Parts: sequence; structure tokens; C-alpha cells
Amino acid sequence: MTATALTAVSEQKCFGGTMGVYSHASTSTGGTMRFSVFRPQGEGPFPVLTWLAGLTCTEETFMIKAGAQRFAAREGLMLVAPDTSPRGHDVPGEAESWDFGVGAGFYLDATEEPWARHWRMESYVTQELPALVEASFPADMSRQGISGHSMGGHGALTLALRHKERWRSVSAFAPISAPTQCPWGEKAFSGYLGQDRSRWAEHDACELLRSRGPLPCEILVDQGTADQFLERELKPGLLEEAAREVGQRLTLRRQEGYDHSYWFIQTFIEHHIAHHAQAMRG
Ligand SMILES: N[C@@H](CCC(=O)N[C@@H](CSC=O)C(=O)NCC(=O)O)C(=O)O
Repeated sequence: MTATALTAVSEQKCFGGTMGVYSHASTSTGGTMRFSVFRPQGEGPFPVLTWLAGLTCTEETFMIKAGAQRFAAREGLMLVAPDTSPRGHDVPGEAESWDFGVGAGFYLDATEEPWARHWRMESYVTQELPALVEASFPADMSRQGISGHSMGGHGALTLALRHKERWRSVSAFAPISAPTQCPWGEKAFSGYLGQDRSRWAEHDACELLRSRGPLPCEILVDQGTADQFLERELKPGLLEEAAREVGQRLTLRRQEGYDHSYWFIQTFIEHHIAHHAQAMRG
């Protein structure tokens, strides 16, 4: 590690490489942020897959539960997982519910008070974190992919569509496909972005596909058919519809009997790592 701005919270050997958790003072969110990195064995530079986790998760959830390191080590892929929101700011209402506030940053920059100062996860994930990773690890930032789960799947899709030049590969597990049309999204967007729905559309994957057009890469999505949030919150059919309309290449696999948990993610993460690794080689 070379960057002095980072504090290593922990570093341990894992599949021949290093599994680390780091903290730093964030200019985007105005407080201390944590993220985790799996660095494969060797000199690098390694392509980077950023993982965005879902509601209630932290920077550690994916690294602990998905079992991705075995496959990332094999493919020579670095994994980076940020926290899901700022923490420790004592913003009124930040801990009143599990789907808003702490652990629920929705990967956008809030414009409404009292969130606008700290809840700036889009700036954090697309600008500050990549710069920090580039300065501190043997990362090849010309080869980046993005993936995530649920709220993080929404983040992966929308950030890829809003920053098309950055990501070479995109995938998601059980993403919130159309947040302007589900309770989680309506609650988050009205709180963070206000009542003007035209601003919500800028953070909705289906709306972004229609307004900005398809990504050059194929999107891989896995969705469990026994997911408890499928009908009310996730609505993958709307993503299929939007993708079809604009000619977006999308492989959406409905996985029979799987729910919303990290057991589902653990089952199919190998395919997603391979999907990203192949795009990085291309
Ligand atoms: N606490 C909630 C359940 C929260 C939950 O299921 N979180 C998901 C992401 S949901 C969408 O973003 C998650 O990934 N949880 C972490 C895990 O380890 O499973 C409730 O009480 O229902």
C-alpha cells in the first residue's frame, strides 16, 4: 500500500492474495468511509470489479458471504466493495428504518436536506473511490467492471448507464430494476431527491436505458424465482421490456427456487466473475 490517506483496518492472506478492509476520510461524504479490497497474488496491474451491496449491508458483507475470492484469484481480478452509505453523522432519521438512511445510500447524490451534505454515494463510487484504489493498489483502471445485489444491483445498472465510459462489464443479482415504480425506490428517491419525478428518472435503470440508450456491453442478471421481494420491489420484467425496446443486450436468468439471500449469490457468483473477467480480456 502506498497511499498515506488510507488506514488498513485489517489485512489477511486469502487464496494467495490479500483480503483487506480500509478506512479513510472521504471528501465526497464528509466523514470516515470504509471499503474492502481483495487483491490477487502477484504484481498486477489487475482489472477491478466493484461490487455494490444491498440494503443493510456493509463493505464486508459481499467479501464474507459471496465466496467470490476463489474465482477472482483464479481470474486475476481485484474486487472492491464500498460501504452502502455514510455512517456516524447523526442525521435526524438516519436509523429509523432499514431501507432508508444508514445502509441505504442508493448510489446517488442526495439533493434534499438533511441528506445532501453526506449522502453522496454516486460521487463516492464513481470518482473518489476509483482514484483512491488507483493510487493505493496495483489496479488497472482502464479495465473496470461493476456488479451488485438488489439496491446494489440498481447501483451497478444506473452508474453504468450514467457513466458509460467507465465500465467495461456490468452484471447484477436481483436488482431493483425500476426504483421509480416500487416502494423502496419511491421512499428513497422522495427522501433523497425530492418530489420532482423527472429527477428520479435519472436514477432508474429502465428510464436511463430509454433516455440514454444501451450500453456497448452485454448485461448479465440473475434473479431467483423464490425471491421474497420479486414482485413488489425488483420487477425484472420491466428491465427486460426496456432492454428490448432500446436493443440492450441482456441475459436475464430466472433461477428456479432461489431467494434473495447471499446463498443465491454464492451459487452463481462464479458465472459473474467469469462474465467480467472475459470482458476484461476482450
Ligand atoms: N433486514 C431486512 C432484510 C434486509 C435484506 O434482505 N437485505 C439484503 C439486501 S435487500 C436490497 O437491497 C441483503 O443483502 N442482506 C444482507 C444479507 O446478509 O443477506 C428485513 O428485515 O427484511
